[in-house]
Amino acid sequence: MDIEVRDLTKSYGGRVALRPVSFCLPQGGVLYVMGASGGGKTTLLHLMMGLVRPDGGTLTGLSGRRLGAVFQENRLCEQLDAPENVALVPGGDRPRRELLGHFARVGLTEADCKKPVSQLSGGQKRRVAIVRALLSDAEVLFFDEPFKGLDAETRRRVVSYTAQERRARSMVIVTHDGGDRDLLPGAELVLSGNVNNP
Ligand SMILES: Nc1ncnc2c1ncn2[C@@H]1O[C@H](COP(=O)(O)OP(=O)(O)OP(=O)(O)O)[C@@H](O)[C@H]1O
Repeated sequence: MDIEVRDLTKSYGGRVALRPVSFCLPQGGVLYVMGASGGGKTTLLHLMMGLVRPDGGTLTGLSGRRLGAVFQENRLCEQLDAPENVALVPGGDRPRRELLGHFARVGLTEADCKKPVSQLSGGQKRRVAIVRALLSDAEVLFFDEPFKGLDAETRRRVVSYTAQERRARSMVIVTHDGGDRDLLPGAELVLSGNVNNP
């Protein structure tokens, strides 16, 4: 199903977080959301996910659909290990051996997978969040600066893993500098800066 956004807008306490924005994301398409810091990229993602209520505008094609996300702050269960984090989401409850195979593809060893996530590095946690989103049964995926902070070689592996495991699902990717656009062919939406904080 296509996703259509018309004149979606959001302010916090009279300060504009997202200027009116409109676009159509065709079924199976990829949209890169770009723009300066504070331009409303994360706000747009949260509005599309139904986590924040818009002040105006309409959203169609998302209601009742299964959504998956890589949040800026990962939102992992820190006391659980990587496979246990994946097993918690619908679609992720697979044999541990299979999950270890997925983690190996993004450079996480069996030893890494035995540790509680709280003991992993920032880049390792990021990869757990990415694998969890991709193995979920979500129909639409929202990734907020997913590859930030990964070294070049790891990034290449994770990008290739993402391209393989997306399985033609619609995807919205926030990218600060447009640097992730080599991931998959997709449309671009550039949000202009905050009107109150130019
Ligand atoms: N919950 C909130 N309460 C008040 N203001 C908010 C809230 N969330 C976002 N804002 C403000 O809305 C504006 C847009 O924020 P948002 O996080 O969407 O920008 P962004 O483009 O994702 O920025 P960055 O690239 O720095 O992550 C900012 O001025 C921010 O301070």
